[in-house]
Amino acid sequence: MESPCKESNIPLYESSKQEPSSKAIEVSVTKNIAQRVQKVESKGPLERRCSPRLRNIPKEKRPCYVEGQRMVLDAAKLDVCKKEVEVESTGPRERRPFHDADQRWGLGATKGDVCKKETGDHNRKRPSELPGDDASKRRTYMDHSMQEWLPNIDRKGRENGQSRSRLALGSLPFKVDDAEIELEDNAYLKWTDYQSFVADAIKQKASAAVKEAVRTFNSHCLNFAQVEEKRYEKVEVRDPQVANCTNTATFTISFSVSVSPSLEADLGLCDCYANPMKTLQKGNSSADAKRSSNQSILKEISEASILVGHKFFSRDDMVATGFRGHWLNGIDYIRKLCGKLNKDNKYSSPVAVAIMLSGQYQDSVDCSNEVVFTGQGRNDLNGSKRQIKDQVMHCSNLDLKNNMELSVPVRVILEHEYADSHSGKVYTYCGLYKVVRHWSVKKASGFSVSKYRLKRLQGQPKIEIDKSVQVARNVILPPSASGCDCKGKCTNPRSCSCARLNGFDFPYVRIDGGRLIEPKDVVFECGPGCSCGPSCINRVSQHGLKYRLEVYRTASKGWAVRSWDLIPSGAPVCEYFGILRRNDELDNVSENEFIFDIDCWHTMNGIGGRERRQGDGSVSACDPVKKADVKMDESESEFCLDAGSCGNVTRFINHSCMPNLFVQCVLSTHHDIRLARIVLFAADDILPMQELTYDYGYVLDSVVGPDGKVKQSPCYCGTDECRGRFILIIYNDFFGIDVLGWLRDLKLIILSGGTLISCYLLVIIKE
Ligand SMILES: C[S@@+](CC[C@H](N)C(=O)[O-])C[C@H]1O[C@@H](n2cnc3c(N)ncnc32)[C@H](O)[C@@H]1O
Repeated sequence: MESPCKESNIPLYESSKQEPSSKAIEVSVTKNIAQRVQKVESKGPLERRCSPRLRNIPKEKRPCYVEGQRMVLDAAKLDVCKKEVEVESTGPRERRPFHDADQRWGLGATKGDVCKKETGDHNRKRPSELPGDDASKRRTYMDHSMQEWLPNIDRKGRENGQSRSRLALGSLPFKVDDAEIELEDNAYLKWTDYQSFVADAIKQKASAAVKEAVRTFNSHCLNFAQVEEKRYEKVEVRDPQVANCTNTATFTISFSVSVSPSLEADLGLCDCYANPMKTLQKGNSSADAKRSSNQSILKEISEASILVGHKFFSRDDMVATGFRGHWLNGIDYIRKLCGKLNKDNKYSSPVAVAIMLSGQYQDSVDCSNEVVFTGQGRNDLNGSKRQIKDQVMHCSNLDLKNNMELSVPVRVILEHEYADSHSGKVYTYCGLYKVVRHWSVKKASGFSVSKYRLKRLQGQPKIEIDKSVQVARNVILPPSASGCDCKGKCTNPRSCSCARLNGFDFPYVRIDGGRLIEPKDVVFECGPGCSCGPSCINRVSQHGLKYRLEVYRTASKGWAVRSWDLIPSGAPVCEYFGILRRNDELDNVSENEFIFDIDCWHTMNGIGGRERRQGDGSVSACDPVKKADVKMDESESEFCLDAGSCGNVTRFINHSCMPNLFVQCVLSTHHDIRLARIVLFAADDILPMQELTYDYGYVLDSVVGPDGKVKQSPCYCGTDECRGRFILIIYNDFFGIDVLGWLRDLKLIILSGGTLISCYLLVIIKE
């Protein structure tokens, strides 16, 4: 039978009854796009993708990040430029080597450009041409280019025995055409070449603009994709043929499983639980043929027990090892070893040995202490897999009920989608569970199914499926939020209560396994309180690592992270894991670079210097977000994730002033924003092997070291937009400097005409 999932069968038009003419398709698509454009336009220009927490940092404290802000900065610079400065000169200008050629080009181009642009004075005289200028004493202007200004500072610095290692400066290219600029190692560069450097810098600026445009484009694309997906969903509802094709998204689950010797043998249970190979040897009718064909494989692993947490990469593997008796059934049973004893003291009623949670029936989706399982049978295995008759209490369903009556535990295996496995799935052995309750329920289809609640036996190794935020003892997690009551997966944003919280829309589109359309203050995902299943689009960030991430060593920043796969913009990359702690617990901790403040509440409410962000649908829909007993003027976040002693790959991701990831707060299990999950999403399409970075986004002057002084860390992100330091940038100090007072710490972030230099200069000027 031809698969209904062929792309050609997925109509791009509204009506599913008749094949529309190509004209009709065109009109419909055009109309939709036109509407969407209107919608996008009415929102105003799309901002560059960046974390809301960053966008909320006031402009003057977040310099050079977007164009508008640069203007603010430039205006402030102008003030400095206009000030007349007296500089004492003690001798003829010398050729001085630059410490770093790039750095110097940056100085010259930017400072010069800024001053010229702002003052409009392009014919300013050079110091050498100023009246009264001589070798020993002359006047100069702060609004001269940096080449003219900094050498004087340099000289002062040397006279005062200051280290100038970062501020070694070149000669002054006053005679523009024939001047040479001395580089390190006695190399010289012509002034004309210098100008070409400036031109390069301008090109770099242009490339940044292109990047910006691509980001905006991507954002628009995702908006369009959302429209198309909605149209597709509409068609799906009407057309059962197409209904089978919907769940094409593949999610990767990454497991961090703690495997330790199985406790099963100690549990005093039937042989079949202690060693699956024994199950195999004793035999179970339906699987015998399959097993005998796998004898050779089985021999090799003959005495091996399957440990809790073991992963199989196909159903066949489980049958081959005798761990399961049948590759298709959801329930495995056994007659010979266990079960009800009849009057001849022989086992008559079988019991279940293993069950598989596949998510097909909205079963539980993780190896938690309590799981819900749906019985098997009476569904359309050749087609939609939908229920076509009532399930009945016989065969395997009865066996599992027997387990409850006889207090015999059952193995639980969890099936997840996993792109890298040849079967596209991975099967994790969660351990032994006892059946505690059984009931029957009518499904939306009108047919009833058997349900079982199972509890995990104590004393078995813990299994963590990349949900490894550990909680400090003094932190109490809020109760689970009641979720939506959509069946299977959420499709209608009007009826789904979780979509409502996101501004009456789903924040994700389905393409590439789920991509976030745009950053939001907070994303409300479906969680354990929802009745939708794992394939729901509104659970995108809950599927663990999907891309192959590598931790590698860099020259200047220590460890860093990159991906081996292309990551499309808007895709979830990783979640920040660590120990969830109270912030005040860490007050006395001096050196821990791996703490992530959960400051979503502050971002949303403009607390602690952050500006309240406008125009985010999620904010207005945040009524259920509670922050009980917390004063609004509180400037510190209450909780943080401490990855100092325990964390995942995210702890190795470095800061960049022009990052390719952004931070997104996500709420799924509860609605307490103070304890939101921190998920990093791709801001751009990220090529394989590119370093992954996000903006640490510290509010300026907010990080104080153990010595009580404001912490300063030079940034080596090396991007065009580098702000010099990733912890803080004290622009106010710079602008407020009393230059004529001549005794100051002058802190400069040096900008080039496109290349921002990854360092900051501390210049001490003494009268
Ligand atoms: C969360 S850790 C990141 C992983 C770190 N590179 C490592 O080797 O463990 C943060 C620390 O990395 C370094 N770092 C991160 N981004 C940096 C940047 N742009 N420039 C310089 N150092 C950076 C700083 O030492 C910072 O305190």
